[in-house]
Amino acid sequence: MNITEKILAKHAGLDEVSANDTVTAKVDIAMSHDGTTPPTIKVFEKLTDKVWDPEKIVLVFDHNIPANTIGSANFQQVVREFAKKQKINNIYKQGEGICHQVLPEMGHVKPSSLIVGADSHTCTYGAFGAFSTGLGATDLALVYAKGETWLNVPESLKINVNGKLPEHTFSKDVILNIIKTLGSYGGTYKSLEFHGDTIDAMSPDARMTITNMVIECGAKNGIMIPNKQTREYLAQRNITDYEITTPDKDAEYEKTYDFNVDDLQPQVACPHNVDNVCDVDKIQGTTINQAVLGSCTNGRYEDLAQAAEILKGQKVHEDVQLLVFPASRKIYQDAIDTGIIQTLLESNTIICNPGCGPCLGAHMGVMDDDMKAISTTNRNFLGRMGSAKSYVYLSNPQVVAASAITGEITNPSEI
Ligand SMILES: CC(C)[C@H](C(=O)O)[C@@H](O)C(=O)O
Ligand code: SF4
Repeated sequence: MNITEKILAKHAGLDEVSANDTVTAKVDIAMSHDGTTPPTIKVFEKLTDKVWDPEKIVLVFDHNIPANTIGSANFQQVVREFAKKQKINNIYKQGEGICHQVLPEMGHVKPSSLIVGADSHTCTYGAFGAFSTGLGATDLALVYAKGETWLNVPESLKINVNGKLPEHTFSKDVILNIIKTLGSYGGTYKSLEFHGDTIDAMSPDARMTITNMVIECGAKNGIMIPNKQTREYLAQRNITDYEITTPDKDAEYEKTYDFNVDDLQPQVACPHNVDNVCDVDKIQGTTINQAVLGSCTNGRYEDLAQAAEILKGQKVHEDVQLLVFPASRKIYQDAIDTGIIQTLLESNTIICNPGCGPCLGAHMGVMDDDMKAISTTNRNFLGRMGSAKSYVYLSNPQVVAASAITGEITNPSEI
């Protein structure tokens, strides 16, 4: 069995499973946020009046925090009342950050565990060797009631990534290049199992950027064997009691892909699809008027540090607004402590509170017709950040920082 098959077999109480089997699996952690908890509650209340285990449910306010409409304020009230009634103590409702950052940061993510969440980027926790995937609110309601869910065991693709990333090129470029190769639908309902020395050398921050985006080629989950840095991250959160799942020598994969990153250039996903990817030099010179640094993809400490390296002593172009929203309060605090926030402020950056911010076009940076953004987020779909006549280009934190300075898409090596 490969890693995903082993974890699913264990949670289904079976000795062995193979791709395309349907199993009922026990869930270790279930998550929903301010946008998806209210519809989950609606279905849940038709089923039962008591959650299966309040300690295993995590609720996060991140999509519209602070509330931007009366409707989202109402949603948050509904979630607060539900948490009180169900005695759910793991509720992060005061701007702690984006769910996919808060869960690992607060110690809810363990290797080899099974995590589901009513958000498509729940796949992020695969960076820690967990099987994690997004569910719709209806399926999640059943998990809240019973603590289990059904899953088809996905086919697995083995993704080997080897080589040393050149300067100004990061894990975001690795995953954009993988999505370019597989295509937006190329991973549909598959498990992406990552191996190789590039992945082994990556920090948890960098690894999370990769597993976060596997859904952008349709994958069910992405998974990595926890490396030394990841195990240290877990130990800092007192997580030491876990198993590490590795694949059998004769594990089955539908296909194997080999990537070498020695010559990889910063990548840009052009409107309006995440697989519409080219080297930054090909699109260099495109005028932008918004730059976004943040999200569950690239709003982590390392991302802010990489951007600050480029922005130090520079000013954001007068026709651009650079919006920075750290992925969590802890990251925000760390970036204050090390002077990164000061550097960003001196460059005329707008620092927003931790949360999803403009990533999905709900608030704090909604775009009008013809506006163009370069962003570290994960989706550039038509209308994603506002008007259906606006444009979103996705890239790494240094391309975003460099472009914010020049007002056009720029290779950071030119700053
Ligand atoms: C609002 C939520 C359901 C959605 C998701 O599931 O991904 C959002 O987080 C997104 O990034 O589009
Ligand atoms: S930061 Fe963006 S992609 Fe991530 S959960 Fe929030 S809205 Fe979704």
